Amino acid sequence: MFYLKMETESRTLSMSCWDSSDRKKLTSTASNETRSKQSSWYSYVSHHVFLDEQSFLAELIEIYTRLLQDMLAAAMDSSAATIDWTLAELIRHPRVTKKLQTEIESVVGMKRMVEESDLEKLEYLNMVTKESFRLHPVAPLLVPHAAREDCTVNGFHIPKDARILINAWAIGRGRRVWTDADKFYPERFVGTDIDVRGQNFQLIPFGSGRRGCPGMQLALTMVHLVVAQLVHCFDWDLPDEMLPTELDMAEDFGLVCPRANNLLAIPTWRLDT
Ligand code: HEM
Repeated sequence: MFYLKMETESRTLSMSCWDSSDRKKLTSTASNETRSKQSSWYSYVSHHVFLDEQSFLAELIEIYTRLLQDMLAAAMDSSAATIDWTLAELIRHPRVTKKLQTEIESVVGMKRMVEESDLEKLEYLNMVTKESFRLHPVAPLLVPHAAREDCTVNGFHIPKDARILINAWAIGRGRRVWTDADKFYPERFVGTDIDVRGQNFQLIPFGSGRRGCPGMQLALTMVHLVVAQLVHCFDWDLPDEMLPTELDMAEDFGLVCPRANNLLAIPTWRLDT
């Protein structure tokens, strides 16, 4: 077993490999003068025999690139698709948009844009995004998991190594759990403490438990802030006199579930400044 240590200082990035038993440094990609301000440890089980330092370093760089690619892919497409779906639902439901604009105006006014510090005061915004996550979880089957040992859940036997897909999309629309399940109705959350953070299994757009989404807090902040700013700064109209009810809501169903077709809408500035 090796450990990878990644260190950053301003724009210098270094990776080093340490032996797991005595944490002895085996090799490093950056010069010794790099003093680390931040560092993190990643365990890495290696089955490779590294013949020379160069091939070892090539392997390290590939792993690091894959880690960064995974983080970027997991972060950007999911948040963008959620914002896209939320805006589409708001355009389809002018009553909800008006109510949300009124809430934001009462907290922020019309002379400045919404800031991160305003978000905790925007309760209806929170309900709107929950409702959007319920109907449009961008990872409809979460990420495939596997059972490490035989177990029984709710009377169902799950054998060791079984591949498990959790259908968050179907759970969010389950008729036994949700009244008028297909309707976009944020008020359903009034007086409930149902949240998207993995504690309430009827709403799990970020998964739950140890392998739940580690970027959830960042994602929630981004989604709330961007949706609030889009709705506060602009009124949104559909092109060609299309009615809100005619807006196409087809899904591109796959491992992620974005809109099948681009959302086309016309913004009109509405702030005083
Ligand atoms: C609206 C935005 C997002 C949604 C809906 C979302 C949803 C999810 C879901 C459902 C999973 C799988 C959880 C499971 O299978 O139990 C996941 C995993 C993951 N997410 Fe997110 N995510 C979002 C944003 C982000 C952001 C902003 C980041 C990083 C900054 C991120 C990083 C990750 C990573 C690294 C994993 C894999 C975790 C693991 O395998 O242990 N996600 N996400």
